[in-house]
Amino acid sequence: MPSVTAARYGKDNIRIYKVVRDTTTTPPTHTVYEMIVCVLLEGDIETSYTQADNSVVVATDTMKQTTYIFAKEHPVNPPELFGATLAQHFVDTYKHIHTAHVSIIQHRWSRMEVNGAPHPHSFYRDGAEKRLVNADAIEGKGIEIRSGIAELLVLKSTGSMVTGFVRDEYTVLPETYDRILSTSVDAGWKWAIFPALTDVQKAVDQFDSTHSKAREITFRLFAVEESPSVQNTMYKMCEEILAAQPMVRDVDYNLPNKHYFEIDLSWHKGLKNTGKDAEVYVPQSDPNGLIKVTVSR
Ligand SMILES: O=c1[nH]c(=O)c2[nH]c(=O)[nH]c2[nH]1
Repeated sequence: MPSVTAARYGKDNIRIYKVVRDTTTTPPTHTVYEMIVCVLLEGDIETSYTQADNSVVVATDTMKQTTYIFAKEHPVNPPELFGATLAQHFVDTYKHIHTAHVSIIQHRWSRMEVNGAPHPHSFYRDGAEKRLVNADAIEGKGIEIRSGIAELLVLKSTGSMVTGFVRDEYTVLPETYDRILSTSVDAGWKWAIFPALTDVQKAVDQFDSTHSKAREITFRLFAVEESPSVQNTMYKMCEEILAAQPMVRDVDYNLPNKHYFEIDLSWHKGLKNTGKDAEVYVPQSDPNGLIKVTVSR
């Protein structure tokens, strides 16, 4: 007799925009947030699959409406607090729901500088970079939060090498002492479990500052390190984030190595374009290296 061994369901791609108006300034200063929310619930819901028993189904439309109402009635920033508040609501409200997973992708609307001053209500999309949050409310355990950064595209035109790797009859890559290093940063930091929503509320000041710090560490080590490998540079980033935020237990990075190949142009009038003369390169869309790590305290 087959049985349901894992099930969760909910609403994905709930798009929300919220404006916060500070009317103490003239004109009022607006701050805007845009995010995509996913809500997935787990619990005693097997019979909805096996017996068409919808009495255990909280409609996915209800999850969406709840998300809108919570966005109206609560701050949406930091997303860690919003996600935890929403996730805890589902576990508290529906007795048969034991875990709620809320994930949030926050887009960047950065304030425009106009005539040398920050504009009160005009913004620009500052790159593809996203701020991520996964908040899981787990009955009897607490709230687990992973915060992160995704799609932060970076490149350095020198200060990176790769040497000393295994050489055998399958190896063609030369020892490389100066190369282009480019990656799309996908990084995350898991917080020590919060026993209750009140503990997330107490930590509210930590979330934005840790996000900024993780970004600053990523930029600084990427730029300043004479990188001997993606592996070593990402490990140092993890170490620094763990040192900077005692409430973080694990840090992970997932870095594609986006290759830029030299091209030999000597066939054209002996043009020198390799080694120290390389100026024109060919960006590779695929394949790419893919280097992952999780570093725990
Ligand atoms: O930083 C790197 N790590 C690798 O594991 C690797 N492998 C490779 O071909 N180039 C690189 N670069």
